[in-house]
Amino acid sequence: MSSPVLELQGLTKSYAKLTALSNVNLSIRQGEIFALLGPNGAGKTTLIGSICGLVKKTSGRILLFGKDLDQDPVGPRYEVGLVPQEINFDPFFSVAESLHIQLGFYGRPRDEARVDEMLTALNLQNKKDTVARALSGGMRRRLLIAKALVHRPKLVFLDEPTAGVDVELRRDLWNYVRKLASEGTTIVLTTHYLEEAEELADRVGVINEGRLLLVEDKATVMRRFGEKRLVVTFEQPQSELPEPARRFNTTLSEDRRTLTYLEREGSAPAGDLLRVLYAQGLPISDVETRRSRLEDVLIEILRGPSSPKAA
Ligand SMILES: Nc1ncnc2c1ncn2[C@@H]1O[C@H](COP(=O)(O)OP(=O)(O)OP(=O)(O)O)[C@@H](O)[C@H]1O
Repeated sequence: MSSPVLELQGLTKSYAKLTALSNVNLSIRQGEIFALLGPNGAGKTTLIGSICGLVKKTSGRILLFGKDLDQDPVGPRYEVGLVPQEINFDPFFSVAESLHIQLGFYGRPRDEARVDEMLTALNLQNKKDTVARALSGGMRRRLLIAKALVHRPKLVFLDEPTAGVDVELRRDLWNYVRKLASEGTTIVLTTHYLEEAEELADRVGVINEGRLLLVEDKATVMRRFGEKRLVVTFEQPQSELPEPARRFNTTLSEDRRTLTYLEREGSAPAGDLLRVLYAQGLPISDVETRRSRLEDVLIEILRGPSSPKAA
């Protein structure tokens, strides 16, 4: 297996009155899309800032492409792109010029073809010569994303990349992120739109109060913490469930017409219960199922003292 693109060992950041990051250990693989999730103030931006050189860590090690940033703080960071939360560019340059300047920052020559490619990818072609200050909020965000990617970074941090953007850009960006990852670029994403993480992420990390609570494949998290809820409505109230149905851990509503079953990891599939009910000839008028979203799962992880420790 190739060495990780990014490795954090005991990363800690303390401010006078608060520890923003506490002993964070994390390994990011090449080509994955990793979503870092957590409530406001959890430490996500601090974590990204420490890696990108915007925040000075208190202790711990950061290895970027196998190189310790304490030994070489500059070289490895040339291969990193950051889409920050806040819009921060020179308002007087045109869109295209901003991208050329960005290339220069990273020691790359002017590259019309690459700039055009980025403008097309982010749907900014017709704003090429517009000065940044004359762009709308959503277009500024597109420019911010183009700037972070124009130098072909191997590792990209997207800190709330779609905050305040329209649905169309969100979809465009998701597609673009998927394409980058399939070409081998590694993506670390923070987002409050859990739908975004659910769509994109291969793995998720959950951080709260500076501590990494969990790091796991998204599919595993959903399986372990997620649940399927089956709600069956009967035509008439049921005085008692038939014996085979009682083997399932169900709840019958007060009016005895609605039966709810939670299918979790290790419990019988909801379909088994349905088969039993049908076989018993119970008069069913409605069946509804609902699967947990990442949002439900995150709430449960943040709530539970029984949350598993970080990987
Ligand atoms: N310069 C600073 N001085 C003191 N405390 C700070 C400083 N910068 C950040 N913090 C604190 O560190 C904690 C982590 O902040 P951080 O911005 O990393 O959170 P976040 O997870 O990115 O939150 P959000 O989702 O709101 O962006 C917060 O409690 C914040 O108030």
